[in-house]
Amino acid sequence: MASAMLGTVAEKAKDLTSAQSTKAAQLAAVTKDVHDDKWRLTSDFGVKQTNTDDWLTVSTEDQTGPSLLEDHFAREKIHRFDHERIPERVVHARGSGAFGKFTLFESASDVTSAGILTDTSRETPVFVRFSTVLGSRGSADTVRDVRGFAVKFYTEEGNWDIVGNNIPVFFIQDSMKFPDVIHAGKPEPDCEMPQAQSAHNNFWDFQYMHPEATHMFMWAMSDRTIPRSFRMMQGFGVNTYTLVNDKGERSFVKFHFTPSLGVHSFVWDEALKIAGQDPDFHRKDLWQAIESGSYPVWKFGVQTIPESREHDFDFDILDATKLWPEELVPIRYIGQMELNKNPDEFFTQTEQVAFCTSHIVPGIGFSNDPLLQGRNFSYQDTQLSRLGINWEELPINKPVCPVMNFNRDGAMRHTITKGKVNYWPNRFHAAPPATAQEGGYVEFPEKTAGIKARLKSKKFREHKNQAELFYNSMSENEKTHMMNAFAFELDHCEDEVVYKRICERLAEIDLGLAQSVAEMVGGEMPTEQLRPKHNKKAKGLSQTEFMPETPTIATRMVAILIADGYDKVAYNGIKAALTAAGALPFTISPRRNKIYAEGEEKGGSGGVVADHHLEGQRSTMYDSVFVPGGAKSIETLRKNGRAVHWVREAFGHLKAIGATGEGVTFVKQAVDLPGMEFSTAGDVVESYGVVTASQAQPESFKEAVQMAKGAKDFLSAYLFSISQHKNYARETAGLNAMVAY
Ligand code: HEM
Repeated sequence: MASAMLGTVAEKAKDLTSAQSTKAAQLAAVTKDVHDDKWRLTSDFGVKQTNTDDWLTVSTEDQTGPSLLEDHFAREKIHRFDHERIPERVVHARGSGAFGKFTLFESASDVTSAGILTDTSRETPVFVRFSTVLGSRGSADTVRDVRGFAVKFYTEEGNWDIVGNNIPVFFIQDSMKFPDVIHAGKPEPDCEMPQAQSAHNNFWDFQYMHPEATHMFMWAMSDRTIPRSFRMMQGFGVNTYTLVNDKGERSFVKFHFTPSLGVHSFVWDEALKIAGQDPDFHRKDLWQAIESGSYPVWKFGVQTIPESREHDFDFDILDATKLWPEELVPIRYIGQMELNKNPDEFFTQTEQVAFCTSHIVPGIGFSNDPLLQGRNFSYQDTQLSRLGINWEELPINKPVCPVMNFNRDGAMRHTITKGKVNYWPNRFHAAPPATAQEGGYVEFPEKTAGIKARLKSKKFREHKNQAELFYNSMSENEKTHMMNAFAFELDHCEDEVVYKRICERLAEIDLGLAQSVAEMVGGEMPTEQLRPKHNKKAKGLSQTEFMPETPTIATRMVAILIADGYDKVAYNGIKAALTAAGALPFTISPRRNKIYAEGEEKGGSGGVVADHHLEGQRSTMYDSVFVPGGAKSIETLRKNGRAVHWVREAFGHLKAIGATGEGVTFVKQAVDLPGMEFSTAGDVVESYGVVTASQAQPESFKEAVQMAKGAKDFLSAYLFSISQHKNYARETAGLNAMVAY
């Protein structure tokens, strides 16, 4: 076991590039492997221990006497355990991290002098942490919430952190409101309920009382807040930063990460169920993808606006509740990020990693975005209570470039700095500041004037235009999901004032939406559009625009339902085809034991061992379900309500379903709805993402996989359906609403 694990570590190391190795070597210097045979248990002060099970007592064979305080080994063990916990993050407490690399394929030297954004020969190691916002460390992954997308770039000029989210805008314009928005979203103060949910009175009360949140709460009620995977989310820096080039010219900038696997979400029922069935779903998904070598990749892009055009827009470009529509400011993709190594230890890496928006490198600067300015204070500050003053010496946070200064001492200082002086200027000229030519950071000489006041520019006072822009840009299915999300959330608000007011606010955005929500949650029905609509749309807001460039089923999990007597040809054929296309097939049967194919003798040498039994896992854990034929297998499955439910639930969750041979009759029986069509003879029928072939032959599974829309052969049609992630036409036709799941 141990040597197998060490093998994996060695294999993983192979994938690291030389740039990543710099950080890896730094970490290796402080890493010990518990599986090394040389180890014997020792105390913290290094003395080998003979017993770590029994506290020293004054006892005889017949009488157990008192425990002795003198047992330092026992006291040390308990004492260390008592102090294992550190405060969890005040927000974004639940998260998962991974190592990777950033590469640049186009220099952005026209806008910045930053090495990481201009030197295309470089590879920069990164550590990324994805998170939910509201829940505590032990809460579920698939709750409805914004996801954090924090990237630490270990650049040659120091650490650069983009502490972003999977949504490009935020609830507030001014960081001073952050404690309020978070208090309102976190469990209510008297009862500490609900956990990791925005579906409660206080959250929605604040959303109404604070109109600048309108745009963000529209995003929060969209599919963005129930992502299928961290690997299938966009990342946004959200705040407006600046870039400065060699000529000293400044641009405003927003940062984007776009996943190569497309942007995909669960449907709400699925997310709700997984929160109970597998609270670690996203963590596991990321971990397993990296372990299996399917490294997630994001394109990295920038939107830039030259300083001279700062005031050319009808919104303030420093306002974090606004995005920069791509029609006005196109995204320029210049690099990519790949995650290719899981952490070795959760606590010392994923838990102790600490991001700061204030971590920038030469060529990158801040803007006067008032949310960013406050964040720049908050992150540094919060690390002190979470990790202590020397947190930047922790291996995961340590830059790969040299660090030298006269910041000294403090709890848990590790570095030993030799020398006679600890101040500057000093008579030895020891450790002088760097010049600009030596790479020293030089602040941009921004000209600024104004009056001291608690004030922002007047464009900050408009809050609804982009909320409507976002809603208008959704597909009809996405609009339906938003309506349902509001209806769910407001149903959990018992205070009538709260849900009535939100329906009123929605009537400022879209009367139809407001009315549909009001009809579901009760209260007065809004009768007029409370703000004139502009009816504009923008590109890049609907998730439907982010399908992978070529259809792919890589890393998709497919359940194959079989019982004794299954059709071996179809089973082996589909398994091979899925594996060849990079998907992960799993065999699900009534028992996790050997299952025998048609013609195989029970207890004989044949048979396959199922990965899970029907009660151990649910359809929610898979992207698709396939049912091969085999008369006896189907007869068994047909009598099993759970097996029928697997198909109905996958259908309800808009997943691709495939069936061949007798499997077709089983699927037909489960979801025989008006308008659904199934194969009856030698034909392949695709109907709302359900692909059936009654008379599948061995060659049905041998054809080259094209994954094409309207394909006539079984494999191409079925694999294409999986690649589409969800069949929204099924929802439009109202079919999923007709099955019980
Ligand atoms: C643009 C809006 C914001 C975004 C995109 C954002 C994003 C994030 C992310 C991704 C994390 C988790 C970092 C990690 O994985 O360790 C985080 C944590 C945190 N954020 Fe924000 N945040 C925003 C606004 C704010 C504001 C306005 C404040 C305070 C004024 C704030 C304070 C914090 C704090 C204190 C933490 C915990 C940090 C830690 O303990 O390591 N955030 N934020």
